[in-house]
Amino acid sequence: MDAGSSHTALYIYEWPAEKDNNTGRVEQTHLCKVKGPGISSYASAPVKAGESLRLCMEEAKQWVPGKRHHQTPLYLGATAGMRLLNMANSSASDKVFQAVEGALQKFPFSYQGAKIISGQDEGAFGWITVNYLDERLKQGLETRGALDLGGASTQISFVSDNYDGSESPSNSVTFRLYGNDYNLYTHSFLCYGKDQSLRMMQAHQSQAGPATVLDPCFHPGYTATKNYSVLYDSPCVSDRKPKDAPDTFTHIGIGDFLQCQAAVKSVFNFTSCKYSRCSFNGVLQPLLQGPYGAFSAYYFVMNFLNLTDTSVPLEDVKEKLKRYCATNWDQIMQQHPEVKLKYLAEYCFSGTYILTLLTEGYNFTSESYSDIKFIKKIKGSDAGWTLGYMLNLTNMIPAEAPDTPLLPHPGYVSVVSVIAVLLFILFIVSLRPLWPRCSKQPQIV
Ligand SMILES: O=c1[nH]cnc2c1ncn2[C@@H]1O[C@H](COP(=O)(O)OP(=O)(O)O)[C@@H](O)[C@H]1O
Repeated sequence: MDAGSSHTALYIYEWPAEKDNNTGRVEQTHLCKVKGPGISSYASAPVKAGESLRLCMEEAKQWVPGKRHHQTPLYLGATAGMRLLNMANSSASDKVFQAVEGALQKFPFSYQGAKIISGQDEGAFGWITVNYLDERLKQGLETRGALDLGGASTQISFVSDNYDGSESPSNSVTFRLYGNDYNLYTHSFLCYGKDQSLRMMQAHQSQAGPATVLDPCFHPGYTATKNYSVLYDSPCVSDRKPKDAPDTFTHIGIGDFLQCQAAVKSVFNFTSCKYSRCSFNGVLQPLLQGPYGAFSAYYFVMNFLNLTDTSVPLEDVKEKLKRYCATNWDQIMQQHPEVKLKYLAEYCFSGTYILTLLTEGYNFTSESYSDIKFIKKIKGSDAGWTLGYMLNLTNMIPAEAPDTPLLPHPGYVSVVSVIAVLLFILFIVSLRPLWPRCSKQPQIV
């Protein structure tokens, strides 16, 4: 179960894995999203959060055959949303865990405990998931980097010939999987998920505490009254709360992509780097290498904006986004009556943030942008850290390559058949002296 900042989701993987005989892969059989704002809302709305969690677990009971309930392990992994709650108010986060554990233990599964996973693990497990589902690990092929964008944090993980872990060892994770050694570079940027980065940008725009904030990342015609205390209620921005601000401010959209890009850039710090090269905030990043899969909010946002095709030149992508941001808010609402208003209002910001993070933050260029593939699922399973986490906890990926027969089974069958035919011919030939003589002699002309 993934308990991030904005969503809590229950993933069910087949266990004990009756794996596909051909691929040996573990499949995700079901995903249940807990309705509402995720388990961190246990702190503010325990009854509502408890009820939606219970409904999701009831669904899990239906999916897992009854005779397997007791042997099915259940893990709860929490990510950046809970990391932030823990930083802001550790007793609130302890209470959330107690309440969730109490609720989960009422179910017949084998509950294995709850944990806030580290940003490094979140990045590494996302990378394992992508490469496991692609079967790149088993076959020892070139791996694919993983780009994950959540609500509260974002992760970048890849293998690079330029990185052996000696420079900034805290970014290194090593694995031995299927007989191959991997030295993975990974970094998780807390506060750089799309919700927290929006707060950081708005905090930058409103640091003087004005009553009106003109925002280039929201559509022209958009207007809303917002609360300063809500905006600054996160460790990502709390130290910047303006002293003499009124309670509320009027948030007004002006829909200007170029200004929005400049405002988004203000959340990154490019001033110092003590390593050979950095992404931002003084964090080492080796040279980008190989193909990348970008998932979670990368996909939600780029898919909505119809911008998942990375063979389209980056300049054209920006031009499209520029036009989208400049579109009037009334028109946007009319065109998308089915989309949640909060998401709809933020797509201009989110798209601009994604392009800025990729190009200015991680240094993707017009050429290497096409190495990125925006993905939601791989072969039916969600791209994300949960599958990698489960595979790790249940020791499902062997360190060594399994002992493979010299020939796969069908190969044996054909070799055995050929030998049998040869033996049979040899046997017939050895009986030659006993063959009846031919009555008709060949005629020599
Ligand atoms: O359909 C969508 N459109 C736009 N954003 C979405 C959609 N579904 C989820 N999100 C947002 O994407 C981000 C990542 O979602 P995820 O479910 O991975 O949350 P988490 O990493 O915060 O737990 C969150 O900010 C969430 O609000």
